[in-house]
Amino acid sequence: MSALEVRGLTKNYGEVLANDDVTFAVGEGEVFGYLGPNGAGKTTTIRTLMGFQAPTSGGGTVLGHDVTDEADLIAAKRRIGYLPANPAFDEGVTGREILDLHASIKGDERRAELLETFDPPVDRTVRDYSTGNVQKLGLVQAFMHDPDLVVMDEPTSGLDPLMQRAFNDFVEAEKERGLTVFLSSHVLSEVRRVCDRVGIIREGRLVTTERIEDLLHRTGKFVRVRVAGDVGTRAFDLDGVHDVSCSTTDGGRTDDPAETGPDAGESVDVDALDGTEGTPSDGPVTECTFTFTGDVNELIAALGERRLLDLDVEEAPLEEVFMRFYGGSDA
Ligand SMILES: Nc1ncnc2c1ncn2[C@@H]1O[C@H](COP(=O)(O)OP(=O)(O)OP(=O)(O)O)[C@@H](O)[C@H]1O
Repeated sequence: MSALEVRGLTKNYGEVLANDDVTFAVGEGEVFGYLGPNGAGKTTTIRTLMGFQAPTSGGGTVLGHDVTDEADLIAAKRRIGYLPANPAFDEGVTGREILDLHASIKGDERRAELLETFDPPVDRTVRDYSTGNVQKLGLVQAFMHDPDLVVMDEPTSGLDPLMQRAFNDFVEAEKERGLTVFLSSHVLSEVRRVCDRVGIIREGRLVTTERIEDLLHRTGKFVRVRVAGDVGTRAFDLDGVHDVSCSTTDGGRTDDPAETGPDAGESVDVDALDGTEGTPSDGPVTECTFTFTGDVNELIAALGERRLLDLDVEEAPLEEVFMRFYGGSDA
């Protein structure tokens, strides 16, 4: 049985078709990222799954319970954790009181451990909370009754980078424990570490669902290289090179950065260098960036022909894949 299922979900707000025949399923123990830009329809799906709004047609299940059947859903919710987008708590009470109330309804087996991880200032009134602290309180609340399924709408929104890392570590550990997690994001790089699979939604329609490693494989590597000499634009004329951008500096002069195809220019003139390992005397230096989806051995061979001053090779930002889905790049 899937932990969560969406079947032909359509939500028409009148002017806007926010979900258009959306269908996907999340398996037990899976961490699934629901990705899309602002206004794509993520919150609409999530709110429907949590029973806060009725679909125009279609529907779904959470932990096997029909999301359009209020009574059925109440039973399921005891075993579900939920973090809404921009959680809003009663401003006049303390974080501790909010958690106490939640505990009285659903339980709080894991409260102490979660407070240690996320550390919201529970003795302050919520009115005095920063946005990030509200989010941290929301995370404690979502997990503290030790649910089987957690649904989160942009969970890292408002968290600083350290807390985002703590969140990722936490979700990875939860995955090990077998928890099922469904989370939305519009920042793909945030979900790459924790998600097994992602579904990408655009203008209400599900574009694709795929394993994150397949997505990463297609995305390739992001390469930034500094090369001695004015290498022109043919330096990286290889299959699998996309979006090449090079600029050359020469004694303080910077040529206009060129967005180029791999088909013009000249090779590096290593004789123009002074022989110092990897460092030109005062000759030109070219910096190129590109995305590489080809054979990494060919890339290394091409790099080996140059005198490199610096090299970064990293996982290409998933934003680039995202751009491809959204027509932002033909790469
Ligand atoms: N109650 C509503 N009435 C009318 N239109 C709505 C309503 N809620 C959402 N919409 C519209 O439906 C579309 C999808 O909104 P939704 O909030 O589901 O997107 P989202 O992907 O969650 O966006 P974000 O990342 O900005 O939170 C948007 O065009 C939005 O303006």
